[in-house]
Amino acid sequence: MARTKIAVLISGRGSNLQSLIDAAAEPDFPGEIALVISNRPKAGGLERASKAGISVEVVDHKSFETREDFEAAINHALKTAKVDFICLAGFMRVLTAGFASDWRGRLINIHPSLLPSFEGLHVHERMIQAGVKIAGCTVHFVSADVDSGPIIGQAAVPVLPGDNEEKLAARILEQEHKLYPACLRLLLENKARLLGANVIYDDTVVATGELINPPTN
Ligand SMILES: Nc1nc2c(c(=O)[nH]1)N[C@@H](CN(C=O)c1ccc(C(=O)N[C@@H](CCC(=O)O)C(=O)O)cc1)CN2
Ligand SMILES: NCC(=O)N[C@@H]1O[C@H](COP(=O)([O-])[O-])[C@@H](O)[C@H]1O
Repeated sequence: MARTKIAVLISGRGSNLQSLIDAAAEPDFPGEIALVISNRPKAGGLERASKAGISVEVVDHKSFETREDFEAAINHALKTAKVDFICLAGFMRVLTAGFASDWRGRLINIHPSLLPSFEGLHVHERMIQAGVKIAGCTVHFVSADVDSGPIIGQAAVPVLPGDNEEKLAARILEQEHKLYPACLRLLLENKARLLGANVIYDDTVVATGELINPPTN
């Protein structure tokens, strides 16, 4: 069966990209990473993709007058690579409602908090300042409103005494690297899917408890 062609959009070092690359290398993974796009020419994740033999494109948002023109260039690269599904992985540009609508149900993101808490940026710093005791990460569908799309999976992480934002970010990142591939696999295997504003799951998923902190293999 043909594997789903996936594009991963990045802006930085690409550790979540690397976890997706590693997952897609598993023989039974239902998708292949066909393209990595970065809006920043010096993103470290571009090197990770190249080392894995994955096509890369830089679509620098600063080269475009409008978000729509920027996204048209992204869509051109996606169409050329015959991409069916998009994973945002540290991609730091807000996408327009039009793009989110065009890719509805095929566009997901990972965020380093338990949404809907701590939407937006500077998340780790804000969680430390707020004194939260449980943090975590969320994989969600991307909608027009940032960090507000239907939630696919989450993983909880303790905030420990003496934590600073770097220590907390590292602990959450460990779970991100497990959660993102697990959620992507559920979607590509059609064990989880978007239905209206909700994510519904196969009975097998509910039975095995994959919904909460999906398998950490
Ligand atoms: N329409 C949507 N776009 C994006 C979503 C989303 O859910 N809906 N998720 C974000 C990822 N993200 C947080 O998880 C996020 C990334 C960037 C920003 C932001 O304010 N970006 C600024 C520029 C910042 C920079 O270049 O350093 C901007 O775009 O003007 C907010 C949230 C990805 N997009
Ligand atoms: N609002 C989006 C956001 O904050 N995303 C976060 O950026 C980091 C990217 O790291 P990576 O480049 O090593 O994957 C990750 O922690 C991801 O959750």
